[in-house]
Amino acid sequence: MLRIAVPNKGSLSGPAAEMLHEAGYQQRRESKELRIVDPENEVEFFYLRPRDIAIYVSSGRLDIGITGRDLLIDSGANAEEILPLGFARSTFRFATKPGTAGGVEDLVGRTVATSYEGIVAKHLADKGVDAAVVHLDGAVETAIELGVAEVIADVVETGTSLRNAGLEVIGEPIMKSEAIVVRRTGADAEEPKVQQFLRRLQGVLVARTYVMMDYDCRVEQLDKAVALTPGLESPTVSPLHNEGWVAVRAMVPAKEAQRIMDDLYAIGARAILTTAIHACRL
Ligand SMILES: Nc1ncnc2c1ncn2[C@@H]1O[C@H](COP(=O)(O)OP(=O)(O)OP(=O)(O)O)[C@@H](O)[C@H]1O
Ligand SMILES: O=P(O)(O)OC[C@H]1O[C@H](OP(=O)(O)OP(=O)(O)O)[C@H](O)[C@@H]1O
Ligand SMILES: [Mg+2]
Repeated sequence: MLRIAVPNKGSLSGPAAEMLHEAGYQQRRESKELRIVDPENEVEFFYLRPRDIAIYVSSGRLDIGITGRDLLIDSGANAEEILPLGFARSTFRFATKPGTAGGVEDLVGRTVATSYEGIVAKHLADKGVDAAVVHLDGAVETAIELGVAEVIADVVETGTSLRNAGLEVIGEPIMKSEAIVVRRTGADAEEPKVQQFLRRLQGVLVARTYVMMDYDCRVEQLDKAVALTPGLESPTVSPLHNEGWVAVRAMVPAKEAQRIMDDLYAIGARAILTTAIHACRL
């Protein structure tokens, strides 16, 4: 049975459960459940604190886990990213009161408050900046107002939390993060159960980002049409009863679907349809 760690709280928890559900796995019915078995899929899910997931996986007790890239790096655990999942996207940045500092080089001798000491200490060391780091569990934006630190380093998504605290980012982003699948560094990459799990999640990612497009076009326009809809491998082209016409079917990125439909129409394609993809194996 494959043993998988899933975030039990916070920003990662809801979207991770939703993705697993879309991939056909059973998920817990209430938020107090700590583990469930999905016998049909031969998987056991453990609901753990997101910060602890890379540590469990590195110990070898659990096969894989879903966590944030920033949490993996911060933990220093012996685990590696095997698949980015496209949700809980954020950047990790320094911020201060306006006018306090221009970049990381100005942080010498200052105190930085953060929940991600591992990332911050390493970044400061890489830049050769000697600054103190104080650990706080959360709501670090308030640390400056209350005199615990002059600088913070935290997750930034929309920037609303920083703005509300009267802070502004300084320097370049320290890192970009999103939800990821992790496993123990160097674990068997070909393990069939792990591969099947990854294929299911990849199927969800594709179903979320692509739509199926069907249209009819004249044979003379086929090359131009196929250039607009190359598909993942190559489009399916079938003859129509009306001579001189073909039906074309290809997957296209959902974000570009409307523009592609306009372009196909402009070269004479007709009966252009898009449909959602519910599940997929590439
Ligand atoms: N506002 C946000 N937008 C996108 N991703 C976020 C946001 N806040 C945290 N994350 C991401 O979620 C992960 C942190 O999860 P975690 O559950 O520890 O913190 P949280 O979502 O801040 O929850 P809490 O602080 O309530 O425990 C990190 O990968 C982080 O990048
Ligand atoms: O840029 P924004 O869209 O405002 O998002 C970033 C904020 O979201 C998270 O906080 P959370 O609500 O999880 O509280 P926490 O600080 O206690 O972790 C993070 O720690 C930032 O404070
Ligand atoms: Mg938080």
